[in-house]
Amino acid sequence: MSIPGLGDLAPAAAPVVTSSSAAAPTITEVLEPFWEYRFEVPHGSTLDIKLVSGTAEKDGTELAPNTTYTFTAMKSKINTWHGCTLEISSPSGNYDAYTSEPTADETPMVSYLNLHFKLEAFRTAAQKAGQTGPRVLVVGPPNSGKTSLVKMLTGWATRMGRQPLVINTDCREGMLALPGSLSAAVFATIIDITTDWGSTPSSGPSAVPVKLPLVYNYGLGQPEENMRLYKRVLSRLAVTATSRLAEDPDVKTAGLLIDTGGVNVSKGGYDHIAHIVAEFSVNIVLVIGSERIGSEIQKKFAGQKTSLDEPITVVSLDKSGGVVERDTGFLQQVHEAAIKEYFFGDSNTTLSPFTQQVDFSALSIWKINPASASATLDDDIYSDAMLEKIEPSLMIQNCVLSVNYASIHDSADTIRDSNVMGYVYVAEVDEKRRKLKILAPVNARLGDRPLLWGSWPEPMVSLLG
Ligand SMILES: Nc1ncnc2c1ncn2[C@@H]1O[C@H](COP(=O)(O)OP(=O)(O)OP(=O)(O)O)[C@@H](O)[C@H]1O
Repeated sequence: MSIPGLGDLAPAAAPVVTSSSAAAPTITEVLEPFWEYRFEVPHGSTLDIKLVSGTAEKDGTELAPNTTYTFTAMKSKINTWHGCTLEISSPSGNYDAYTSEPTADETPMVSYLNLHFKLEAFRTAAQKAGQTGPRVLVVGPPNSGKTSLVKMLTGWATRMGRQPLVINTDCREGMLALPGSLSAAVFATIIDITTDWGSTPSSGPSAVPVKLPLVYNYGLGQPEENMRLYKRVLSRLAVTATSRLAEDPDVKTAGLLIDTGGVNVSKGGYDHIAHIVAEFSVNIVLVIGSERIGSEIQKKFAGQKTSLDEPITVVSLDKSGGVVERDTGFLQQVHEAAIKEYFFGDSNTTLSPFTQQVDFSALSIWKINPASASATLDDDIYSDAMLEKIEPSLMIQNCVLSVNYASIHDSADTIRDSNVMGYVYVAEVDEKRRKLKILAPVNARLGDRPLLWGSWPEPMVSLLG
């Protein structure tokens, strides 16, 4: 292969099998500068990757040398700027099925890195002028690499000593929280690369500093299911994020990095993007992987200014050829694993959740409702029906409920606007005896706090089974 001006690139080095044991051979992959190594590990299997020489990173976070990272239920990549050697093994012996040849094809990493340096220049200028750093929103179609880009920009920023405030507005996925939530967290330290964003904060010790997110439970799988509620929750998140920017000069300089779910072009997707832009005073919109969405967004924001009177810049970026689709089954397994990990810990930490039997009457449970088909955004009745107090029933068995920072005596409005303290899991509902078996990460009284139940994440088969 030859690139004009760069001469011949070395052919891909054949993997060397160094067989540490018959069941788990270790394979050595040599990556040239700018190459990436893509892998897909299914649920229930593991893949061990160790950096033995050179430098490498996963989504912007550097791999420590000679440290074995174990990945499970993950589709991702390791990339290198200067070249590296990786040692890879899979205890299940399925190495070939999980990984592909390292490649330099269709990777827009250099343009992503240039973008990072541009953002750094804005941050330095903001620091000098005592102004707010860039507020960056990443949009694009589903599975275009939005979250990966936000992670990379976060990882690179923290490596330069910055403390960006990262916001997740994708209710299907959770960031440092369970799916169904919208959350925000300041990233000042590295991300645990064996997980998506790092573990959800629970009571266990952790080698990587735990980030404490601010979490709101939207409780539905799509913004369109109840756009008015979605916008309301988002506005609450924006108020808190904006005050965090105002309070902390380091966060203010680093600015915001905002992830979104895939734009649903047919269902008012642009409308909710415009809402995010307005609420967070976004001044840079990155559109990844779609010319059509790029030009629509260009048109939408042409000539518009933020609340700080800056122009809104729209930048189109290529999608990486490595981005893979995660089907519903895979995502459901990832969600279930996140929920299990929240209560029971991961392979490094074992947590012991508390089980308690409670009477139906001892709990205050509120159902997060999707919008009724006839409701319109201006409908007053619509607003009251967003949250509805319910009697426990078999419907909530095997579901996760959020415990919110509010009192059971508060109004539905106040409860809806409150943020999440933690989660509990309903292991059993006995309708005859009117009793519930509840699993909680700590031994706390649940009767004083409202519990919110939505349709997302979906009920699990059984956490205790
Ligand atoms: N270059 C790459 N090589 C291999 N896998 C990749 C690469 N880039 C991204 N991925 C993986 O592809 C999957 C989809 O990427 P990502 O989550 O970033 O997309 P998204 O646009 O945020 O998706 P969604 O629309 O679900 O929010 C993820 O599992 C991610 O780790």
